[in-house]
Amino acid sequence: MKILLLGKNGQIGWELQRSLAPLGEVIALDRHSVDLCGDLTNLPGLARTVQTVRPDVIVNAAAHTAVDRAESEPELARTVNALAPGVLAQEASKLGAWLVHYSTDYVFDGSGSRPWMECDTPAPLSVYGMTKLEGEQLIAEHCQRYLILRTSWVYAARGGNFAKTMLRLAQERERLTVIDDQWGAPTGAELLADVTAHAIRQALQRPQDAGLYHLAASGETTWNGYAKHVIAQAARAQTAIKIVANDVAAVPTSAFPTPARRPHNSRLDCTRLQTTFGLKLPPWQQGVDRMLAEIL
Ligand SMILES: NC(=O)C1=CN([C@@H]2O[C@H](COP(=O)(O)OP(=O)(O)OC[C@H]3O[C@@H](n4cnc5c(N)ncnc54)[C@H](OP(=O)(O)O)[C@@H]3O)[C@@H](O)[C@H]2O)C=CC1
Ligand SMILES: Cc1cn([C@H]2C[C@H](O)[C@@H](COP(=O)(O)OP(=O)(O)O[C@H]3O[C@@H](C)C(=O)[C@@H](O)[C@H]3O)O2)c(=O)[nH]c1=O
Ligand SMILES: [Mg+2]
Repeated sequence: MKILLLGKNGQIGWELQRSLAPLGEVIALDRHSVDLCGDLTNLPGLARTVQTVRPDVIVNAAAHTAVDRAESEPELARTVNALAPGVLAQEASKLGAWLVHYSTDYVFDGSGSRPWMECDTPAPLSVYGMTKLEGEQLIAEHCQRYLILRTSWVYAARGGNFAKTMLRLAQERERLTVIDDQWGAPTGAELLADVTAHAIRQALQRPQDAGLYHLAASGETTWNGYAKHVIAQAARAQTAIKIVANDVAAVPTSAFPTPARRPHNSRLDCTRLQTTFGLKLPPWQQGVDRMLAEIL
């Protein structure tokens, strides 16, 4: 089996290089790849890559993930997050290949407090969320054999993420201010990559399992609760930081203005994925602690 992986150096892409390896030959590209185009802004180049490689499965881990910056570069965000996945879907369909893609909790408006289900209506608040939603829609329109995995608050030992930002700020400042009214679940790239490999194996045997799935670690917290957890673990590991968990002040979203609006409720109901693929998603703290043990 041949797998084409795009975005190989992102948080999830890096872990996919490991988790997909036992499934077959993995052709892993990033935007700088030379022999084959892996640049999602080059739509004809991307189509040619798929036509040349003729993969059985395409896994797209590339995206424009700079949520605030996307507000000021909506066209670039739309090309990478929506039009490129649309092209991948068209090319996958011509080959009868599978397309695996990631989406986000930011497709929802964050109203209420009930975990979002796949059948709930998205209503993004940001350019990032809007372009990710359009990507989902173009995939569903252009191919049948797809897995779209909507996840939240991704972190990894390798790459940039909120936990690492908190550790850096804790070395520089005496006090952190982190909002406590946006709820969700931090989800590890390792877990996402492992579940992806499992889901691909099953879906190849059971095409009826194609579709949209929510995939996040279990439990819930706020960005503030997440930050406190990271700081407490860092203190326990005797990392040189200037603060303790109690120095992470809780503020409402209104006290931390950002260019992009973010949902208050990012909880994802992952029942459908767990039932369909026979999986049990671990508590969010488990993967965070593992990542911290690796980097601290
Ligand atoms: N991070 C998160 O919190 C969440 C992420 N997701 C989704 O998961 C997926 C993977 O995210 P994650 O691994 O965290 O993201 P990262 O930001 O770690 O990785 C994204 C990768 O995409 C690459 N990329 C950006 N633009 C292009 C382009 N034009 N051509 C080729 N590659 C490009 C980046 O390359 P470079 O480094 O060169 O810019 C980077 O390697 C995305 O679909 C994202 O929307 C969903 C929910 C939460
Ligand atoms: C750095 C910082 C952030 N915050 C807030 C801002 C924001 O609401 C929240 C998270 O900030 P970040 O910018 O790190 O996170 P953000 O880039 O919004 O993270 C999102 O990325 C995209 C790609 C996704 O798909 C989402 O699931 C989500 O993970 O924390 C504070 O309150 N204090 C701080 O010091
Ligand atoms: Mg960010």
